[in-house]
Amino acid sequence: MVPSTISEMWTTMGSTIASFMFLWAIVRQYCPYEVRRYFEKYTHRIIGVFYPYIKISIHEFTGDRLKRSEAYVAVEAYLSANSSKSAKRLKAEMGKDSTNLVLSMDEYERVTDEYRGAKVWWVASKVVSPTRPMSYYPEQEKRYYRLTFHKRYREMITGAYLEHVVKEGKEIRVRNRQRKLYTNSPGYKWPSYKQTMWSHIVFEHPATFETMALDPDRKKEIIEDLVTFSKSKEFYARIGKAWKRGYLLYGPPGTGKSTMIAAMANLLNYDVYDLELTAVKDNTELRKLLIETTSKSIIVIEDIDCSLDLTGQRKKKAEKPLHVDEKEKMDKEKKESKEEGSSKVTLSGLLNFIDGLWSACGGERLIVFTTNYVEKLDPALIRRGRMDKHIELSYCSFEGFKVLAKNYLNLETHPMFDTIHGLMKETNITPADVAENLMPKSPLDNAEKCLSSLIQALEEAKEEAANRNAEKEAAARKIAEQEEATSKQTEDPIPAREDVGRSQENN
Ligand SMILES: Nc1ncnc2c1ncn2[C@@H]1O[C@H](COP(=O)(O)OP(=O)(O)OP(=O)(O)O)[C@@H](O)[C@H]1O
Ligand SMILES: [Mg+2]
Repeated sequence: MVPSTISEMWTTMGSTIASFMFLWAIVRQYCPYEVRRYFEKYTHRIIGVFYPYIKISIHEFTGDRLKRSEAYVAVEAYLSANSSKSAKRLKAEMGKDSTNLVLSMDEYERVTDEYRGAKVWWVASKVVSPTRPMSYYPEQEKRYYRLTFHKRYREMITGAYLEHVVKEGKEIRVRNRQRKLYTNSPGYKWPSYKQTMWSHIVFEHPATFETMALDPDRKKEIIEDLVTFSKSKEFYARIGKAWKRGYLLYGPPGTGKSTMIAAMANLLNYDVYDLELTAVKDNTELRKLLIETTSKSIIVIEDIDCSLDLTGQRKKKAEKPLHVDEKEKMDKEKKESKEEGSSKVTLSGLLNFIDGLWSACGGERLIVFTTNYVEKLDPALIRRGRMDKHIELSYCSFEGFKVLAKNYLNLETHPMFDTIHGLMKETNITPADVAENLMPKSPLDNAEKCLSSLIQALEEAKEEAANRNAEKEAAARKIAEQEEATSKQTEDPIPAREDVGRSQENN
């Protein structure tokens, strides 16, 4: 029967759909699984003949579940930039520098995009898998984007369009990137789908190489090294080396090691992963943490000498024969540390973290260690190739002081600089101490007051150093005298027999 009017046509279509839905409901309710699968399969095929659209899903987590899919992240960025004009339901997040809100399409929202005359539709969606009975983990959400387009554009969309989306998405991400400071949170629940092993805040440290008190030549050398690294993707690929570089920053407290890490991150626009090694349970957890880091990042382990017993001394200690009570004491300590849930990360685990096979995933990463006592570290940990560049940060030089005077007081020169120059030659002061003295403490403090305060600090430091030296010399003299006395005694313990006889004769 051919429908004669439009209303009749609608009625026929409506009743066909209703019958189909009714049939589907019966199949779902009463038919066994095999029949249902059969029904679904053929329904899809029949629909496929008449339905001219193709769908592509891009899931947030792919098979390995360890990392967010790069394609998903790129599409997310592309759509957030392109959908905000056409989507009706949007979600807002704080953008770069916390100054503006970035809009992106909300879940289940559909937006249209056009590419070389072809229309495509994007939908943001998610499936929630129900929790299994007695399951420890909460229900899992699997988010995905679905792209729909007419099959006549198949080649263009699957090729050029998707390439364009991923490329533009990546560029947008770099442009809008709000850099983050991550830290590993102890007590996470692995392997939950949603929880990551790192928690983060926005990275907003203002330090730059310009504001750092360092000799200009060294500064230039470090900057060039970093910039060359960041542009050497092809070079590293060509020489067959993972695209990463290790930096060891060492020097006394307050000489700018942490400040330099912030300056590095700001120079290269990288994220910072501040790894608290003592909170890492074991080597496996350390590897998982590594996998979760993104490229364009700096992985930092501060005060590596204090982090764990990585100095290689434990082995030596164990090699010595132990007394029974010493052994008991060690066993007790071991037991206690286990109870406290302390870290079981080993030196070899850390070496693997730095340059094992897993360390190559991701690429474009710096690994930075800081320490106050470089001599305490195991040489294997800091050998070239692992820690490629060793940077000593030491006491403030006059050049360094001039940078700080410019930063803090906006002074390039001043008559008092000569006195400061003279004192700096005679004594050591850390950049942190210089910075503290140059900092105005009240609105009335002017440059002269701050410079006088620095001169006073330098004079005090000089006096303290002189006292310390005098004490050291006195102690050394005392030890020398004692040694001389004991060596005399050992040389001449009992008077010789002839001497005794001679003295008796004299008597
Ligand atoms: N080279 C420097 N240039 C500019 N400021 C510096 C420099 N060194 C230290 N400072 C100032 O001193 C403060 C402390 O420096 P920082 O935390 O970087 O020292 P550190 O070497 O990491 O010390 P620690 O070994 O105790 O961790 C910083 O906030 C910074 O203001
Ligand atoms: Mg520090």
